[in-house]
Amino acid sequence: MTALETRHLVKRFGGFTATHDVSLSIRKGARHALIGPNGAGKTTLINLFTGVFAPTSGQILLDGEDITTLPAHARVARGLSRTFQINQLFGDFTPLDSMMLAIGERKGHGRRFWRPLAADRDVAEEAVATLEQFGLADAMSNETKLLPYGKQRLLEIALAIAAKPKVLLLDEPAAGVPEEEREEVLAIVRALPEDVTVVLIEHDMDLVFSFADRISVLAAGALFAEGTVEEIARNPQVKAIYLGEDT
Ligand SMILES: Nc1ncnc2c1ncn2[C@@H]1O[C@H](COP(=O)(O)OP(=O)(O)OP(=O)(O)O)[C@@H](O)[C@H]1O
Repeated sequence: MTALETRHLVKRFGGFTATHDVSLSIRKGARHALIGPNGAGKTTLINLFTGVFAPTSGQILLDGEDITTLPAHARVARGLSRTFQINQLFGDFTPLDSMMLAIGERKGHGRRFWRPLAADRDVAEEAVATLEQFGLADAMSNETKLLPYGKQRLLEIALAIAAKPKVLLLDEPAAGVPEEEREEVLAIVRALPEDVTVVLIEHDMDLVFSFADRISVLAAGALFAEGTVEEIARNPQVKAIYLGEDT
């Protein structure tokens, strides 16, 4: 069963084709990595998945349903969440504030802004439990901007999980994380719930090879190769265009 699929997806910016006839199938529960050299079109593809960009042509299906023309928030409501390469957190909020907002949003409390969120015991309990699961219990009442960077990346992932996604798009979760915090981030990424399909966009080959069960390689906007970790690792053309270049 397919969780996320593209059919002949094309995205042009003026005369430049950033996504070139990409047909991709990501099965339910997969740990699927999307790799490729700089400028290969990974971020563009994520922006097409999430509704930031409308494709020039082609289709996107989530759980077998066509979401190609749905706005971004409707895709989140259908179960597609993402994290960002660059920190998008509210620095002045505490992790607990952010988590309660995220859970409240999922539960449809967002429209009742006049109601004190703290009054909602269910939301608070779930927020604390989720923060604990992501190793953030000790830090939950500090301002987010004061947290170590690795903890901030974990908070981003925790907030995306709070939306209870079917598919989680992880955009370089370990990017910029200092060496001493890296293992904690990787351990949490590896321990993400099994029923959530994870699509990992990553430059770090150690993380890709230790995490993914399937890899798609993009080059110049097109799908260049796809296979298991072993197949991709020994594919000479992939080595030539990508692995040899960056690692
Ligand atoms: N809004 C845009 N307008 C014009 N060109 C764009 C736009 N967004 C991306 N591109 C171009 O599309 C190509 C693919 O970019 P993209 O950011 O998707 O690559 P990437 O694989 O994510 O690269 P990186 O690994 O460096 O983040 C690049 O040549 C980029 O300049």
